[in-house]
Amino acid sequence: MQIFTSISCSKLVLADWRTKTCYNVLFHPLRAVPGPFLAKIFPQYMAPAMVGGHRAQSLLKLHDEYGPIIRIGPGEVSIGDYQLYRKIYSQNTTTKEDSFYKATTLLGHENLARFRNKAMHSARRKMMSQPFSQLAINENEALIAEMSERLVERIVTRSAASPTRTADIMPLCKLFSLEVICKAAFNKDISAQSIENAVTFLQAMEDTPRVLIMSSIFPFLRRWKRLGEYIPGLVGHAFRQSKLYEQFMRSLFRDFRHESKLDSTERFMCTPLLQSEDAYLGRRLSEDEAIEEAMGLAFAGSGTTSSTLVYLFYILSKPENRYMQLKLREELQGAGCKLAEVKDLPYLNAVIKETMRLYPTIISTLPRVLDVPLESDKIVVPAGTIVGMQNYVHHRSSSVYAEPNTFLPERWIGQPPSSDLEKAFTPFSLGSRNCIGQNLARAELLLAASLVFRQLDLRLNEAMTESDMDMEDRFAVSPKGMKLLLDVSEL
Ligand code: HEM
Repeated sequence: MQIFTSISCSKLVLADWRTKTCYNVLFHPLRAVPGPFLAKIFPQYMAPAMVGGHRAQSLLKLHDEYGPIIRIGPGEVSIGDYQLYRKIYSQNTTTKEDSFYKATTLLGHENLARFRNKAMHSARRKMMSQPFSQLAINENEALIAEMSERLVERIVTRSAASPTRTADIMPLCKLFSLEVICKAAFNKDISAQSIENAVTFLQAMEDTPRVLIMSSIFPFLRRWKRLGEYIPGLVGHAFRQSKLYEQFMRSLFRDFRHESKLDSTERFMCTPLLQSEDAYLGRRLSEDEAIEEAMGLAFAGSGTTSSTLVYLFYILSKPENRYMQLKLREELQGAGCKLAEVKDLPYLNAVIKETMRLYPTIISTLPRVLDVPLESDKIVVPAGTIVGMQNYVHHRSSSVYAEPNTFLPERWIGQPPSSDLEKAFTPFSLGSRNCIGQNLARAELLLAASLVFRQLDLRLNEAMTESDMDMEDRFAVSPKGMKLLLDVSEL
């Protein structure tokens, strides 16, 4: 009897699957959108590429094969045409896709990057925006300059300890951006106690996303987080690291609250989290809500800038790009060291832009749900569809960038903002959900890169291979080899 029931159930499931498949292939509103056949049937079509860390690269290949608008799941479409970027990332056209951004919350509260409710997002963004303004970043110039000097000193010290004067620059870049964000957000020198303290913090922060991924696969872990800490092995380790990260952030926040009473300036990112009223909520944030925001800022603000710096140092240290490093140094030697003196240097800006074009730190899809239909040529993508674009794809479009896979800073020189090159360049995204930290990020890149190349000559160590620097798509980019060995000479 039991066997017959199981057989009947299996038959029903199969029949249901067949009906769904038939609908998805023949009758679904996206049936006319080109794409691989299996993507019409399986929602997990892109999952193997995602797990393998090459989702963006796979999407580029699919766009090359099927065109600018492609179906990559029964209800999901990928867009590769930069001209649609502004429309897709406008608040009038789309809303953030829930299941993806849910993973960015650590304490179960909303944060700036996660909000789906547009009025709530707009109120929080307004409340938080002052310390991200160019004016506030200018006031924080000294702290970014100080951390840049530390970066140079550390590169020198590390390389001096090696017989070949070789240093792994990657952990030093990570430390640099962590120190900047901790100082700019909490007015705290995270390395003052000891470098080990900062490294422990960094490691805890880097391990935390694993918990977010596991909690999105097994949602019960989100509710019983403490349970995860007792699981043995790597899984439990990730949970313990996430707890440590939370403890670090709570202690940074409480110290800041204690000390901010003595400081009435509004240049630290945590000041509005403590003092301002969220107009949507009609009140200040609770401690946990504020810490949720602060944790999001530390995440968003550290790995992003450091991976951009890593790729910038890498690409200019390659033997074939030697002339670029020399050209940049020559430009820097003719200029002062202040932010105002380097911010408009043409070659420095061209190098930074070309690094962000070829190695965009947010390499992956920013998923949205269409609130209204999207019309383009002969294709209408209906409301409710998940759509997304990825910098990796349109930044490598051969119709916009000649020799798209080659690092050519010169391509940016003299380009007006209205040029296709500039319009297709979206490392910080566009619209009301663009990067709130871009002024800080630019200041970090300008000051750190200019100081390093003014004082140090960098050459790629011969132990480094091309594949060490292959970009893994983990939403943010991550070099596969997890190291950048450079031979360093002081100038
Ligand atoms: C090179 C460095 C950086 C790049 C390329 C970058 C890129 C981006 C991109 C593409 C987004 C949109 C994400 C989405 O729609 O899901 C974003 C959002 C965001 N970024 Fe950055 N970012 C950088 C540095 C920073 C820094 C230094 C901070 C500062 C703390 C920061 C804080 C944020 C926040 C809070 C959001 C969410 C904004 C919102 O939804 O209103 N980022 N960033």
